[in-house]
Formats: sequence, structure tokens, C-alpha cells
Amino acid sequence: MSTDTPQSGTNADTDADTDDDAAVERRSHEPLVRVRNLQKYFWENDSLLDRLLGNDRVAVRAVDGVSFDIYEGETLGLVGESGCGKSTTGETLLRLQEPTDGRVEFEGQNVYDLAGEALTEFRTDAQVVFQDPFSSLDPRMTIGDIVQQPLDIHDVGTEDERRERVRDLLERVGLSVDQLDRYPHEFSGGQRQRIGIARALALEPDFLVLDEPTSALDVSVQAQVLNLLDDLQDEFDLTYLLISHDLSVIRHVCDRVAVMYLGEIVEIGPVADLFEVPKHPYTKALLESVPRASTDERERDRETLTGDVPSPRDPPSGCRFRTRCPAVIPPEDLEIEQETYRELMDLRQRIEGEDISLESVGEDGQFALEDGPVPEADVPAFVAALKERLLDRDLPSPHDEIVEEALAELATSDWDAAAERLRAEYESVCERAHPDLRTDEQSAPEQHRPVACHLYGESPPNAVDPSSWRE
Ligand SMILES: Nc1ncnc2c1ncn2[C@@H]1O[C@H](COP(=O)(O)OP(=O)(O)OP(=O)(O)O)[C@@H](O)[C@H]1O
Repeated sequence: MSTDTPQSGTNADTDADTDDDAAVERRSHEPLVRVRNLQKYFWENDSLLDRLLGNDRVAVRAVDGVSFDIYEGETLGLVGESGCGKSTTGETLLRLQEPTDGRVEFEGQNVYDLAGEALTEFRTDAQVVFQDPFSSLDPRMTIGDIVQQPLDIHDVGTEDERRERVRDLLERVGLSVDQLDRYPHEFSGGQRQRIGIARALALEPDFLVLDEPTSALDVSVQAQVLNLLDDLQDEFDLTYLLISHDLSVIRHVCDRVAVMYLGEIVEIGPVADLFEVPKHPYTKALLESVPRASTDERERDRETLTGDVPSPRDPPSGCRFRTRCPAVIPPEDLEIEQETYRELMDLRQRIEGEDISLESVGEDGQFALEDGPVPEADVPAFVAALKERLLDRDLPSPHDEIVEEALAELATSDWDAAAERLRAEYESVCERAHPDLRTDEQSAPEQHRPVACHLYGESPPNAVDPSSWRE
């Protein structure tokens, strides 16, 4: 962890260099945690009743084949929008959830094979701090009992020794022993998170998953809690997986960061390098969407990361980010501007998802498909009305004609023919092939890092130069 929040000292450059050296040194050792192809699916429509009714069960692919290492003493960040699978990754890795597939090694042992004493040892060594300290603390217990509970469960020492340890822990996290007999509701948010941290440290763990540990706190309190976590990491040789959707927290606190999108890791590397030269279009878009101070930059932010994360029940084929990507790759032989291509891809998505209302097309609902197909003579007017509604810009030739042909198929509600017409012209490698995480060897050596994007490695002809669209 390398907090460089304003509170953490004056020699920021020297501190950063020392932190970088220390991070490199740590990575030369074996990882403490090794995650390989971890998968966690939740199943819907999976009850006995569903089976009797013949409902197909549906997989929610929360985590879909992630691999990464966490080295002793480092802080690895896991960042991504809400719903990308960060918490599920953290919980499955700690075996608070059973995986669907894959493997997690902790100190060389597969945690999903552990049983008996070995499992108890793992549960001692690996702990979690949750986002919302209030809901994770039992309101009927005093904070002394809350912090002591893990010691009681694991039968550590005598009652006196446990009480003594609780006092030490409370002091260590900045609380007073006078507060031992108080209840969680008597504390502020920041203090409650300190209690959660004290409890997580009770069994002297080596590894903590910090799941949005400061998201529920005021900004001023966030920095204090992050600094506390930084101090504790040094003092107790802790290794952290820090889950956060907040890039500024990640930037200030982590040594390396893994960027997650819709159940997958799309880029992973040292924080400073990744923030300096983000490679995956999703990483770039995330960085671009951080609120900026200047008006110019705020204007630009609106261009990025529009729409929601698609459902993990039916993720897009190929690259999962392609439905929102501002650098999606057109077919090799197609001369087309990226903005036009993006608009055509959005239109295709809507047609493929039958996500266009044909109930009332044109002025005053001139065409209503529920009354039957549009008469042939009216098709041009029907197409013009749809174009007006669906497209933000005039398309250059020949795209205008191709779109008109596709929309004309909707005059007979033939969604498949409309989709096929556009697919035949515009299908992208991004939808055909899944990009694996692979190191981008063509970049400068210090920027070698795994990225899952067809723009890297053997670049397909016609690909947008990834450095161009950020300007
Ligand atoms: N028990 C569950 N049953 C079904 N779906 C679930 C379950 N838990 C999580 N999910 C789904 O899995 C996906 C990933 O959720 P997860 O909480 O891991 O994401 P996240 O990136 O941590 O987001 P957030 O920051 O909002 O918690 C989401 O679509 C979520 O709705």
C-alpha cells in the first residue's frame, strides 16, 4: 500500500520511489495468493418448482474466468463499475462463496481443497473488511465483544488474554479502551470502520480483502482510514486486495491494479503505469469519467462510458466491452469513421435485441405494425420515420443505403433479416472473437502488461490507433 494522500508526509517523491522499489522486490517472490480461471456463476430459475415447470435455469456469470496473483506485502486493487463482479471475486477467493470452477492458492495450497484444521488456519489467515461497518457489526453486542468474537470462536488464549488483546487492538486502530462497553450505534461511520478493522485483525491474519472499506465514509474520514490501513500493513506485514470503484482511492493506495469488466479482468499492471498509459478502452473510459475540475475536461467526460454494464446473464459475444467501446474495430475492408461505426453498432444492437418499438412509427403513429405490414408504397416513409427516430446523425453513403435496406425489413417485422443485413456489412472482430489477456509486447518495455483487447498484439488492419481517441 502506498498512500500518498496529503496527510501522509512531505517527501512524496522519495516515498513513491521507495514504495516502487519495495513493490518490485516483493513481486520477485512467490505470490501469496494465486487465482487461476476463477469462475462464480449464480443460478436463477433453479428451484424444484422451476424444474417441474420446465423453466430453463439461467447462469448469472458474476465472475467468469479471472486469473491474477497477489504478492506478499503488496496492495492489489480491483476496480470496475458496480456489478462487474468485484465483491463476488473477493468473497469467492476467501471461500465465503464456493466457486463454480477454477482454483485459488493461498501459500501454495488450493483453498477449495482445504478441510479441518487447514481450513481453520486459512480462515484465520485471510480476513475481510466490508464496506458498510454498520450492517456488518451486530448492534446488540458491545464493541469489546465484537472484536473479541473471533478470538472466542477460535478459542485463542485465556479470557484475560483475549480481553487484553482486544484493548491493544482498539488502541491500535485509534479507539479508546474506555469505549469497550459501548454499542456500534454510539460511534461515527469512521469509528465503526475502525472497529471492523480491529475485528479483522484479531486473529493476526496475513491477508485482508478490503471490500470498498471507505465508500460509506465522508471524504475527510476516508483519508484517515486509508492511512490507518497503510500503517497497519507495514506494522503487521499485511497483504491487501482492495476492492473499489473509486479510482482516486485505488491510485493513492495500491501498488498494482486489476481492471474488471463484466466478470473478466481486462487489464492489470502497476498503478502508476496504468494510470499514466491506460491501454484497454474500458480502463481509458473509466479514467476519463473521473470528475474533472476544468470545464473543458468536464465537457469531454460526457463522451465516455455511456450506457450501463450489460447483464451478466447474457453477456455480449466476443469482447464484453464492445457494446460500449469507443474504439470498436470495423471490418478490414470498410472505410468508416469511428463515430459512424459506433452509431451503426448501437443500431445493430437494438435491432438484434428487438429493442425498437414498432407500435407507432411516424407522426401521429402513422404506421402501426400490429395492424399488419406496412404497404409497399409506404415503406420509404416508414424507413424515413424510423431513421429520424433512431439515428443522431446523417450517415454517409453507402451506409445510409444499407441502413435503409435493413430498416425496410422491419416494415414486415422481419427482425432477423434486418439484423442479418447489418451483420453482413458491419460484423466486427470484437464480436466474433474473445480477446484473451495477453502482454502487449509491442509497447515500451515499462508498459508491457496484460491487456484483453483486439487492439493490442497483432493489430487487425483498420483498427483505431488506441492513442488517438483519447485526445
Ligand atoms: N447471490 C446472487 N445471486 C444472483 N446474482 C448475484 C448474486 N450476487 C451477485 N450477483 C450478481 O453478480 C454480479 C456481480 O455482482 P458483484 O456484487 O460481485 O459486483 P461488484 O462489482 O462488487 O458490484 P458492487 O460494487 O455494486 O457490489 C451482479 O450482476 C450481481 O447482480
